[in-house]
Amino acid sequence: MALLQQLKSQFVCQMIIWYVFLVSGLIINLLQICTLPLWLVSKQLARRINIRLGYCISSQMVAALEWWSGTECTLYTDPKSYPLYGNENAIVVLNHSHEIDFLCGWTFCDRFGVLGSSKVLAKKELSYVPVIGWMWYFLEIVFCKRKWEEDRRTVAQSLQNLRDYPENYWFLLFCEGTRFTPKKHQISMQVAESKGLPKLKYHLLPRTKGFWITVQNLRGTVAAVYDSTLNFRNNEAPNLLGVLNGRKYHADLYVRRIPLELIPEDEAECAAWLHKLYQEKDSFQEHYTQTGRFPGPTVSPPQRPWALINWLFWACLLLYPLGLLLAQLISTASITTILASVAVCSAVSLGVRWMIGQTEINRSSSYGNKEVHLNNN
Ligand SMILES: CC/C=C\C/C=C\C/C=C\C/C=C\C/C=C\C/C=C\CCC(=O)SCCNC(=O)CCNC(=O)[C@H](O)C(C)(C)COP(=O)(O)OP(=O)(O)OC[C@H]1O[C@@H](n2cnc3c(N)ncnc32)[C@H](O)[C@@H]1OP(=O)(O)O
Ligand SMILES: CCCCCCCC/C=C\CCCCCCCC(=O)OC[C@@H](O)COP(=O)(O)O
Repeated sequence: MALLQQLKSQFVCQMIIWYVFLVSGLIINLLQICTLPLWLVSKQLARRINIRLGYCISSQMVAALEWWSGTECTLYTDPKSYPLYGNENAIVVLNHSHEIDFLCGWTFCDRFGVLGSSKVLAKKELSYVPVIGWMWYFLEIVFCKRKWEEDRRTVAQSLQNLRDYPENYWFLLFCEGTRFTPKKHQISMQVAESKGLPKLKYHLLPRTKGFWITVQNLRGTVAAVYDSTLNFRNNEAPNLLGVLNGRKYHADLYVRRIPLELIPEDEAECAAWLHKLYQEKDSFQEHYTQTGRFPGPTVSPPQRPWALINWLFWACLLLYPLGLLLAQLISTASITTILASVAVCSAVSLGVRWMIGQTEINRSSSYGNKEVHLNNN
């Protein structure tokens, strides 16, 4: 077991995972571009094809979490709501304090059959990330600049486009708007105080505009809000490098299904509702800290084999040509080819490092980090 663990962290294993991910990802991005003319002829067919192409990319990361690192995911939820998961459109509200929270979200999406079609309100910067960001254009992910004056029109328009989406999806909202850091927490609690809102211990003060505009624009097509609170056992702070090194984590996700009709239509009332929701989420986190579990019964939604099958397919397809290329390079090794290979590998490693950096909290943006001028009225 220890030997296997050591093998997983070897450079060559990491290289293979990255090679398969990047090359298959770029091929899939290219195939997505090829679907562009189809959007003019049959938009719904183009969407269905892109859902499957997108699955081929995102499921590789799910495979890394589930099959490579062996991370376990436990769901705490009401058994009456369970059969509805994956069978209706929903808005998911999730806390944002872990580097792989999005990946655990994807794992649950996969288990409920909505991975290819799931959406998120994502910061614009992520659209430039090769493979994943480029894939997202074709999946109609909603991007925001986190500047309300600009976002209010573009976000509403992108949400309207989702109203006739042909397959069930979950729309993920990190209402905190940025990842939790002690400094951002301190500043957001100053804002809470100035607004007369109770302080939160485990969350940043939620930004309410994105939630309101999402509920307003998806009302009638989305059945519920899934209030989701994620935590990891043993106070672990998991990260992507840990996953790729084969480290096992245990995620606990507490989900409450709230019918959309219960959410107020008026903007101020909707904002107040969201603030109250975050106060409840804070109490669930307190419960978790005290007891090591969330309230209510647990269930482990079954793992599906498709993410692994997809990865094995791409690995078989791409490792053979890599072997041929390496053999050719070694046999015809000239100083120029060696230097060119070193240059290409260095550039790719820098790119990979930058991609991993996107998931790291210590490289988080400065959004929510600046002291704000507060009106105490
Ligand atoms: C059964 C299983 C269930 C669930 C499974 C779980 C999950 C799976 C689901 C789906 C998975 C799908 C995909 C996942 C894949 C990848 C995801 C990857 C990452 C993407 C994540 C991101 O990019 S997060 C960042 C972008 N998103 C957001 O920001 C969303 C939240 N933000 C908003 O809603 C904002 O309002 C906004 C972006 C729309 C606009 O922002 P802006 O800053 O311009 O305006 P604000 O209104 O927010 O700010 C002004 C008001 O805020 C007050 N203020 C000022 N400073 C602060 C502060 N520090 N904290 C809080 N509030 C502050 C200020 O006073 C203003 O107040 P007003 O009273 O005027 O409103
Ligand atoms: C087979 C597996 C191969 C694994 C290789 C995976 C490589 C993936 C590399 C990059 C993934 C890009 C998607 C990252 C999504 C990050 C989500 C995220 O957490 O964004 C932060 C955003 O909310 C808030 O940003 P700030 O805190 O304000 O800054």
